[in-house]
Amino acid sequence: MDKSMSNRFRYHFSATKLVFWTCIFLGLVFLFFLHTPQHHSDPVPRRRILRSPDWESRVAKSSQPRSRAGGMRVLVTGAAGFVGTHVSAALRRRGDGVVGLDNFNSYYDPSLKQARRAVLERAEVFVVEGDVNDAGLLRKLFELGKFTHVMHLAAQAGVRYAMKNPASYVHSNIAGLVALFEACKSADPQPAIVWASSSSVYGLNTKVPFSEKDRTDQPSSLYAATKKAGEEIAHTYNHIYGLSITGLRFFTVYGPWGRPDMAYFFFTKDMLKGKPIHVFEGPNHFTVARDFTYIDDIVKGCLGALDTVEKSTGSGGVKKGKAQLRVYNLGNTSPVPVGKLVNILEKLLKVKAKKVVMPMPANGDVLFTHANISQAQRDFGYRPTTDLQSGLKKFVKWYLDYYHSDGALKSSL
Ligand SMILES: O=C(O)[C@H]1O[C@H](OP(=O)(O)OP(=O)(O)OC[C@H]2O[C@@H](n3ccc(=O)[nH]c3=O)[C@H](O)[C@@H]2O)[C@H](O)[C@@H](O)[C@H]1O
Repeated sequence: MDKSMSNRFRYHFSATKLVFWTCIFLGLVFLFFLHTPQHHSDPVPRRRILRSPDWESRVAKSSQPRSRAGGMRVLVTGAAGFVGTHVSAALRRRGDGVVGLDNFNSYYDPSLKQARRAVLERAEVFVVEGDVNDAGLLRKLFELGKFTHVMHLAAQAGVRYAMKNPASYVHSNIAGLVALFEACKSADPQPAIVWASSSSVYGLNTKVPFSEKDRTDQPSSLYAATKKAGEEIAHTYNHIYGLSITGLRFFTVYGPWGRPDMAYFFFTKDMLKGKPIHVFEGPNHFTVARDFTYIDDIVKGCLGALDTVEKSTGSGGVKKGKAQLRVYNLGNTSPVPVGKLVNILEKLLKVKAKKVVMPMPANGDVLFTHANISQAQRDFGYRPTTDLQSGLKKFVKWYLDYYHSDGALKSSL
């Protein structure tokens, strides 16, 4: 064999070898991906998000307070949610700059969230579609909005659903909270944060009424545990970065534009359809009760908390001094048995409920809640004024208008 032939042979042989090993390698990569478990249980199914080309200028505009003198610039997360919509509109009404953020997930009917968004559009609040876990988006929002305050209401709510989709609670209430605090600590200026904790943190506590000083280390649902974890995480970010953080423990908030997963809402729906409703009772026929709190009272509490925050002390991600850390109950101080809630609905809807009384399933529910609100009263004059009868009357009026006619309430709060 002459030299050139032997070279050609060697070249041909190594090229074959290269092709062979490349095929083996690609085959292994293919097999690896084939056998890697897919995360079918994505806690928040991803949707393609299309933002309008002018979204950045709309953020800048919406974040401007109406009067130049002293208005806040507030980012409201969960703005298309029940409490988020009411709080955003109230802030805008009084002249603050407000930008909303919401991922419009399908935990409950997204069309209700879109309808709330339409109400906010008319109130000149721009709501950006996006997730609090999107660090890049948060960074951009802080750059554009220069927020002085954050009202963090985005969360996975609902006590019982935590048994069906536990990962969604970790995604929103823990990872989402951390992502938000991370963005806030790096923002310049660092905003002050008010966020939604929950009455459920009292868990199996039996000392009533529930005071902020009572133990909160016995959560009875994963939902409660993630809210309690949030309170501890708040402590950490306050301690390390000087973020001013206020947690609000909401007590079973209800009212117009409410959440369809809550009992007062689906009882109304089922009663009107003539369907049975299940009313839980505790062991030995113990009456289950809730400190139902009307949305307008909660909004006043949220604004009171925002108005009394102190500034965060850090900058550039570095703490410059001790910062404010607070937690408050926002309840009604007047628990009502669930059976009484049904009686009120019967009168307002003029239908007899097909009530099925049954033992409370082991689903994370607690037997009763009752708020001591003296701290919120002392620090920002929180004083709820709506009893369950009056609040449900307003809810039923809205419900009938929204679902059973094309009335004007579809477009207003
Ligand atoms: O304060 C909170 O932190 C929480 O409040 C709310 O939770 P809850 O107080 O449990 O409200 P909700 O589900 O309306 O049940 C009301 C009552 O009806 C009873 N209930 C419920 C369902 C049913 O079929 N039958 C029944 O009797 C049930 O046993 C209960 O006694 C929020 O959903 C939650 O996100 C969180 O914010």
